Amino acid sequence: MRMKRNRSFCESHKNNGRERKKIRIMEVRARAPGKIILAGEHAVVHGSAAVAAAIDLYTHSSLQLHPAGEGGAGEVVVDLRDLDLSFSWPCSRLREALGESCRKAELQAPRPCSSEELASIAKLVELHELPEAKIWLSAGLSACLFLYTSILGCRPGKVVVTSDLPMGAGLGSSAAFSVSLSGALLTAAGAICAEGANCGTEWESFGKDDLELVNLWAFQGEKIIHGKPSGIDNAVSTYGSMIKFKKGGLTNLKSGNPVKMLITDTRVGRNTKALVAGVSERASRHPDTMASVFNAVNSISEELSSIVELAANDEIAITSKEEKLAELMEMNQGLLKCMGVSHSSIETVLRATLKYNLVSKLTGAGGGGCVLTLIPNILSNLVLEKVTAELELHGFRCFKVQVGGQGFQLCRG
Ligand SMILES: Nc1ncnc2c1ncn2[C@@H]1O[C@H](COP(=O)(O)OP(=O)(O)O)[C@@H](O)[C@H]1O
Ligand SMILES: C[C@@](O)(CCOP(=O)(O)O)CC(=O)O
Ligand SMILES: [Mg+2]
Repeated sequence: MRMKRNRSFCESHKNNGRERKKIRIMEVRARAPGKIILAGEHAVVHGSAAVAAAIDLYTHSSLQLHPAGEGGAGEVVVDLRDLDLSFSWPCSRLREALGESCRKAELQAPRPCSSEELASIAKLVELHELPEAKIWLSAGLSACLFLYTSILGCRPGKVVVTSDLPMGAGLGSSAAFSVSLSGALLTAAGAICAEGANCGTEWESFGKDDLELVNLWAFQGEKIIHGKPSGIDNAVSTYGSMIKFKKGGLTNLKSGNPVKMLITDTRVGRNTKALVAGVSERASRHPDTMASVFNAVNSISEELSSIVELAANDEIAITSKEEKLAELMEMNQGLLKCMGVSHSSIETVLRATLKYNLVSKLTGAGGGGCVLTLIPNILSNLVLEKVTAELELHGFRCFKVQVGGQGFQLCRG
């Protein structure tokens, strides 16, 4: 059971080491990273272990609270900067549509969005008549409205979101969005507090209890976007680093010498919710067979995580670690194909990289989106450039990322 805390949007800090002075923070900027899944996607939804790591591509959510106007006036504005889209809802309209559920929730006990509430939120989103080509945004906006009204109630404010992550490509943009937003809202509500002392420009981290609360709220957001998420994406985006995740339990993996991965975005759009549902349907058509597939994936993730830890403790050589990881990734890709989530664009990446003896697997929900290629330590830059050039000739986009970095952080201004 989490301890109840009663912090306000005012943050206290040390003054001359003695006095404590209250400062009112009017704006918070939060960031949460995207992720790669090294092993275990989809199977993790069905109880298998999976291994994921944060990457240095972030979603930023800034939040400004506005003074409540007379008679509850004012509006909630959501500004999606990269997409050049802005949405707003008068607070009175939110209150009218959401009624009871627009009341500030019990912050320490995140609650799921009921189906009635989700229907009301969907109607509020529909007021903006998103064009068919952008309809995929409605899930993100619904999650945003749910988190905002549950954490802050119907008080006026403005959320500005920007992201380095491609959306719907398997790098966990939905989780980074839910985590950064939940963290900014919870800070504004006074439910969590960054560990740094001063207002300034530094990114500050949070303690374990605060991160746990951010993670729980973000999971509720992910449920709106994904339908049936395992929780791995919001967990790795919240806590950062490299983790093994199984049935909600999380082990932090020490990874001394971080693995190097090339990410290729096939630019084939897809939707995690539909792919997760597709795997579940296949599992209900072939329960025993799919249980064996999930079980095999579980073993792959377990073995992969122990190799990462052995390498961190210098108990196996780096080349041996890379050979083992490559083989496990190759097997995992085969099983993902069995689940029906590979795609011709993914197979093209696998073939192109194999020509250079490099092993790849899809990451995230598959069906297009991103592919990981393990880059051995000894691979020359020249070869890496050649592979990248070849992949780009297919129209794919390649990027190199740092693996295993920071999770959710905040900057107060
Ligand atoms: N910055 C963002 N702003 C609004 N919605 C977002 C943002 N990032 C993600 N989303 C929501 O998440 C969805 C993509 O999530 P998903 O299909 O799980 O793929 P992934 O998490 O791999 O990027 C988008 O369609 C959108 O609804
Ligand atoms: C397919 C899955 O394992 C990962 C989905 O990741 P993404 O949304 O495609 O980045 C689903 C989940 O674990 O919730
Ligand atoms: Mg997602």
